[in-house]
Amino acid sequence: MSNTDLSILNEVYDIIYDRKSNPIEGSYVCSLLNHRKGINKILEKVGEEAIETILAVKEKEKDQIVCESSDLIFHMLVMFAALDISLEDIAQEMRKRRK
Ligand SMILES: N=c1c2ncn([C@@H]3O[C@H](COP(=O)(O)OP(=O)(O)OP(=O)(O)O)[C@@H](O)[C@H]3O)c2ncn1[C@@H]1O[C@H](COP(=O)(O)O)[C@@H](O)[C@H]1O
Repeated sequence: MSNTDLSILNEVYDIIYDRKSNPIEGSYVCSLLNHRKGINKILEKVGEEAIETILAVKEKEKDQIVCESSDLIFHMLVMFAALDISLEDIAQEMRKRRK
């Protein structure tokens, strides 16, 4: 369990980050990064997915919790990329807190 390979997070983050400089027609990530509402659209999605995750937990539906949590994490990755925050920034902060 503790040795779970989380490289998919890096892979998806790299794809998202690449969309900033190499926009692709029909890309959902580009539609968020270039939205007329700016960062507010991404924040709306993060808030929406956080609420959907909470509701799934309340329903005690494991598959739904995993699905909504994946949506939440994905939208957080988009938020980090939009703000030029790397996963290394997050990892460093987590390492500092480790007891
Ligand atoms: N991991 C994801 C991922 N998870 C969820 N989603 C999208 O996030 C959206 C979830 O929002 P909702 O459930 O609210 O669905 P919605 O009603 O369509 O959304 P809105 O109209 O409210 O914006 C859906 O459109 C999903 O398709 C994702 N879209 C993309 N990725 C990854 O991002 C990469 C780049 O995607 P594109 O930029 O689209 O090529 C892909 O290769 C994937 O690896």
